[in-house]
Amino acid sequence: MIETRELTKQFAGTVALDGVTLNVPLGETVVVLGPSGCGKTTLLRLIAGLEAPDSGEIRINGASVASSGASVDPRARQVGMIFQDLALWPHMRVLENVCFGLGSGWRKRHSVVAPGLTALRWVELERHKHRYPHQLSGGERQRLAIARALAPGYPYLLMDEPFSSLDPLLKDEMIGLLRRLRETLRTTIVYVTHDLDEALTLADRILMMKHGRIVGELVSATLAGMSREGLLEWYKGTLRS
Ligand SMILES: Nc1ncnc2c1ncn2[C@@H]1O[C@H](COP(=O)(O)OP(=O)(O)OP(=O)(O)O)[C@@H](O)[C@H]1O
Repeated sequence: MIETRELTKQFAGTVALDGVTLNVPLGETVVVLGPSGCGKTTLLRLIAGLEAPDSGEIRINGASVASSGASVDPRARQVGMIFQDLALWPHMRVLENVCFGLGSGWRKRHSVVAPGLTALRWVELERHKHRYPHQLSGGERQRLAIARALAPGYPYLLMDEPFSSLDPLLKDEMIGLLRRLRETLRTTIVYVTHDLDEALTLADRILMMKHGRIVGELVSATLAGMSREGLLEWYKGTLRS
């Protein structure tokens, strides 16, 4: 479970988070919506350990990973991340990209290469394992980023508009892949997007952020059967209130 309690974060006087309390139970996919600048990316970066909160606490699997003055290293948080720019290593081949975070001396160690190959198989990229990222299509690079995030077998995945630059067909394919992997691996996901269709397709629960706060929530019972138009109306109404 991911829990945050009253998280706050400012950047040079700009309030990015203003008391965010959030619980994401194991296996749940929470989609975070909200206008540009409302703090969505900051929330993910704090959970991942890429930024420290000014105040508040983050607990992962029941253990405190960030609180006043104390912070657990990102690699120890058991959290995979996929951001919009993917952040693949251009000088590393596909298999190296996937294995890099799994341990040192990866070339020799079966214990590192095996999970890397498994992750590439999940996203159907094993046959391209010796290519460099620039030798892959856009969709293949997205799949590589997913494989890299999943390879360590972490139970948590943070995704920040991961498919926003893809054409509709590829996006559809990627969302289908993510849903299948989520079923197989029981991954807990926090997913940031501006795309309402994506939100409806993926979310067990939707949260709405505004000015650094969570201001609205749609639970699964309400989401079941909700149309895009219905979600848009809720989005507009929540923003106005
Ligand atoms: N490193 C930083 N330095 C200064 N200000 C920052 C920094 N990171 C974020 N901010 C500010 O904090 C606020 C929240 O930014 P954040 O990126 O979390 O928003 P967002 O909801 O993810 O936006 P978008 O939907 O456009 O990606 C914004 O006002 C942004 O300008």
